[in-house]
Amino acid sequence: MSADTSPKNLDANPPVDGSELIRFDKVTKRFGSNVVLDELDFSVASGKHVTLIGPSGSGKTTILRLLMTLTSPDSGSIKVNGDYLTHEQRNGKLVPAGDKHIREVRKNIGMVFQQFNLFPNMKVLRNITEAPVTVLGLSKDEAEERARELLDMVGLGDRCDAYPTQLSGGQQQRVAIARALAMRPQVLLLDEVTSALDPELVAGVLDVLRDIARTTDITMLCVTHEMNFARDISDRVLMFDAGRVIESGSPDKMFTEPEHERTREFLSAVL
Ligand SMILES: Nc1ncnc2c1ncn2[C@@H]1O[C@H](COP(=O)(O)OP(=O)(O)OP(=O)(O)O)[C@@H](O)[C@H]1O
Repeated sequence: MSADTSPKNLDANPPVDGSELIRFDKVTKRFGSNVVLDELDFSVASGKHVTLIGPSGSGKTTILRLLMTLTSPDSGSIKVNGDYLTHEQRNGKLVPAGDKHIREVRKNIGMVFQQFNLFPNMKVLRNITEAPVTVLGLSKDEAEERARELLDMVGLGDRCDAYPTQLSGGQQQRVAIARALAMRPQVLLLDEVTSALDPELVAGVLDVLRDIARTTDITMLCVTHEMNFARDISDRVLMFDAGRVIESGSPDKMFTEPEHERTREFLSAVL
């Protein structure tokens, strides 16, 4: 990763308290001349459920991809659970993070994508146990026990031996949720997880996520066009426009009395 932030500026925006799990400090991301994130600052406290809303192309998915290190910032810094994702300490100095450091920090993060991304040649159970065995070093038995519990939780306890293509899109997405949770991440990133589903399959997936939000202490950062879902699960909603957070607040405030004109325009178009 090659973030060119000057290390001396990295602590210009110190944590407010020890419970912060994600912190973006002046993160800028460009694609050519397109400035997608413009010195973006925001943070997510541990255990909270935060939803990102905003017009198409405003950079919501880019934020999740930065956290997964699928892309890197041009400048600024990202911290996860107090550790820089973008930088590491070497010989007393902050330098751009190497692969080993990135892998360690990323163990805290699970992501569910729009397109499920299951391994097509592996049965459902193996899809879920693969990373806990190879990355976390769990024994096969431990990983399978945990995978079966998670499959029960997402309502697919009887489909361990199916291949992904034998499942509906909604079922595949529920396996993908179980797979992300199997790594015991502290934060779950959800990127428009129902966008690729037939309408009749959306409710089942959202119900599973509502249960997870209600019954676990996992932190969630969610991009969704499902505003009712956002209203149900979110502690805080962030409205993005032109690469920055232009307004944030509780779902009640954001959906019933937004202050910013752009938020009002956006919500009147989608609600
Ligand atoms: N790999 C890339 N190369 C070039 N441009 C990109 C790339 N990825 C994203 N972009 C551009 O960055 C901008 C933000 O994209 P992003 O997917 O983050 O937006 P979004 O808010 O998630 O949009 P949507 O709600 O439509 O999914 C868009 O203009 C997009 O075209």
